[in-house]
Amino acid sequence: MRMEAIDFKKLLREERKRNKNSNRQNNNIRDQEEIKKLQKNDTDHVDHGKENNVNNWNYPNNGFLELRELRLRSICEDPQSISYSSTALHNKVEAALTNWLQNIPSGDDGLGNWKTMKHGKRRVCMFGEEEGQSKFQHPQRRQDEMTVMCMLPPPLIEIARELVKRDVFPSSCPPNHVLLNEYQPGQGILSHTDGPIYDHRTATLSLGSDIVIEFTKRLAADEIGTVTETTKTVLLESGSLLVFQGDAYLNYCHGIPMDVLQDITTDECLNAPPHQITTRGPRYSLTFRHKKGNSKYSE
Ligand SMILES: O=C(O)CCC(=O)C(=O)O
Ligand SMILES: [Fe+2]
Repeated sequence: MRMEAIDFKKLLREERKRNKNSNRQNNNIRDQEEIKKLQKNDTDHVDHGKENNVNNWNYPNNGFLELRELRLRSICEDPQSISYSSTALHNKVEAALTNWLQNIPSGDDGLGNWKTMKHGKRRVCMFGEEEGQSKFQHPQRRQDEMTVMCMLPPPLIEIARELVKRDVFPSSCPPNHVLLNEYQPGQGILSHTDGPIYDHRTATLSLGSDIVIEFTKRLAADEIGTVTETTKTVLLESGSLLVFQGDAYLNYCHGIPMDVLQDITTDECLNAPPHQITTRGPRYSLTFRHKKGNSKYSE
């Protein structure tokens, strides 16, 4: 029988090749594990960032924020109780607030994070939603995470206090809920009422671009089709405060037209002459309300 000669060199080469492949495979596995670890750390990092971003209010005076002298003036007889101040925010407060708003992280529930609305595409973020608490009472949720979601964060609590100090809200019903809206040019909000879950008073600060808001009288069922809706408009300037309550809150809808890149004031405008043209840019609104049943400042 003829024995085949063993090619040791070939065996050695194959052995080396196998080792190399196996090393490569092990390295690949290690790489994957490392990446996973990094991703986990990254996610942790982002999560911490979420909390830090919202609480990150680098404002002098220990964060204390002051509104300007309000000079809120009533701008309408019918509906009564729409008041407006064009200069509620100091420029430096407006800049610091804009920076704070821009650093709020995106999220999917809008509770302490920016959620994109399906229809209007604008982004919204809420603070002071106590329903959110049940979600954060989950044992795995940390106390500080609950805190971020359930209390008003630093700049908003300062504004809420200022609004009470300036008699915009009574101290018995201070603002304990804030809805933030972020609009890109062309985005708006459908005509709506703010509803019965809040006290009948709304205070909205505007930042960024000017925009026109419309107030339209709500019609009774038998008036629909027979009575023309009355619309009044208000030019919301950057740094302004709009307050409406009572009749304007209960009996009028308010909204900002969508798909509009330029607002032109008309005779119906309560605080600016007609034919004033404003080109829309990015805008933020901060709407303060007292949600019935919420604790005072949610403190
Ligand atoms: O952006 C605005 O000025 C209005 C916001 C508003 O009506 C709301 O959030 O309910
Ligand atoms: Fe509203």
